[in-house]
Amino acid sequence: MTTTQPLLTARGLTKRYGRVTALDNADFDLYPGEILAVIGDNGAGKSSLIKAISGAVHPDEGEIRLNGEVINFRSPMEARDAGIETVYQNLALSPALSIADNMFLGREIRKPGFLGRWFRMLDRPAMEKRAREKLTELGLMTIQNIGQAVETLSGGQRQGVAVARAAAFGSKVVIMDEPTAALGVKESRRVLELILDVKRRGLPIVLISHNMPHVFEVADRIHIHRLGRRLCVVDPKLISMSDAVALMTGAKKPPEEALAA
Ligand SMILES: Nc1ncnc2c1ncn2[C@@H]1O[C@H](COP(=O)(O)OP(=O)(O)OP(=O)(O)O)[C@@H](O)[C@H]1O
Repeated sequence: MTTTQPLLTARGLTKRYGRVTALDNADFDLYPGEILAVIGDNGAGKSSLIKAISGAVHPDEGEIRLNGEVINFRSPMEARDAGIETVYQNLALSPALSIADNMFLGREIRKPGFLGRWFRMLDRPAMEKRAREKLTELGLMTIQNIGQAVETLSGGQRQGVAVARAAAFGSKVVIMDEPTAALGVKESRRVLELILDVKRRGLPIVLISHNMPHVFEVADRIHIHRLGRRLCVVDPKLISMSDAVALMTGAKKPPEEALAA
């Protein structure tokens, strides 16, 4: 995997909020087809890193490249246009709209010119069908009524809709910020299965999570973020969960033998 070129890279990302330095010269590499977990203590800068990559915040310094080309997203929509789909911790769903509308909402925003054409091509039943297929894949079709408003769903079900949307539309990279945090055991399992399924379809995934068993179950490599920057990248097959946590918190120094390229 590491013999190929990374698909998405960041070098020297810095982001300051007043006196807080959320990102401090952070690096990042995502390789084709991998699941890269990003772990770190609260406030380590994981969300800031992902927001910089997905166009939600503008880094003060640093460079991001997709397929070797420097990118400068001015908004999450531009990142989505480039094929980077993100499921944010605080979900970007519209509560009053239906499940199917939410699944396609991002597309409307994404390409206004193109959208008209798209909506003429894809009639409502087709959109509902696709939304239904995605949710069935996630095992979420026990509930709905695809026309049901999202505000009537449980937190876990809403998360499922957001994950299904990202998986359905991400064409280059899918980023998930704590996708299982609000979910019960069964729903978490479905989301993990979906993550593996997205990987099987060849898409790389960035998974931010505090859930170590989930991280160790699905990740190919683990990016450990500490104090605003990448401390190291480790191979989950070569390190224990407790050692990964010790690295995160600064209790241990990165061991040479567990480092992933
Ligand atoms: N919009 C903002 N305004 C001010 N400070 C911010 C903002 N966003 C993040 N920060 C600060 O930047 C630092 C990094 O935050 P960030 O959310 O990136 O960390 P995190 O690793 O994702 O944390 P957590 O695991 O708790 O979600 C924190 O000290 C946070 O308070």
